[in-house]
Amino acid sequence: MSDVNDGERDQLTVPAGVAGLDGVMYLHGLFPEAFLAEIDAAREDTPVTLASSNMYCDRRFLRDAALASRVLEHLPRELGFKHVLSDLRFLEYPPGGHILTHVDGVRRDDETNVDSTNSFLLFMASVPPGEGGETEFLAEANDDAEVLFGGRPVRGSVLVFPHGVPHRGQFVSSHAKVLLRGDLY
Ligand SMILES: O=C(O)CCC(=O)C(=O)O
Ligand SMILES: [Fe+2]
Repeated sequence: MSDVNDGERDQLTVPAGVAGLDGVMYLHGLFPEAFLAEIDAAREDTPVTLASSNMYCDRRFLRDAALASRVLEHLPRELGFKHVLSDLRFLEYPPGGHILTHVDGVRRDDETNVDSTNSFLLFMASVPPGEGGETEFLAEANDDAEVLFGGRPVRGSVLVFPHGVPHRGQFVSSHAKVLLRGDLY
């Protein structure tokens, strides 16, 4: 990433050696455009559901074991993940959209009866620097806590993190933030 300045690189690289960021990864360039286009098509085929109360965002839920296992195939094998749960959802934040600080819940996979350990956010749209929409990881699960890392959405880049790391989605301005969210172990 030699063509980006330091401030922009800071939003693409998880700082090393920060205890609160153990296990948080922001991975780039793993998902080829042809696969992303297929995921876009799946999104368009999935109906929108109302958002929950802690967020301002449209959601589309799908259960797609084939798509889940293809997401897994694109993650580096050495990370050791074995399974992406088939329950997936698209999140689409309109201008002003956001999600408040929270930790993610563990989900039991109903095929394997194994609990998920990590969440992933695969960004389907890029948000330019300075336009909001970062996924921020915080030292504690409250909105006043220190922000340890803010990942700027880049199409095809994926955040993977342990469910228990507090995080939020910053307010989106005029650039829509669109992502595929799922759970894995
Ligand atoms: O949109 C984001 O940046 C975070 C989404 C999130 O935390 C979630 O769906 O659990
Ligand atoms: Fe979350």
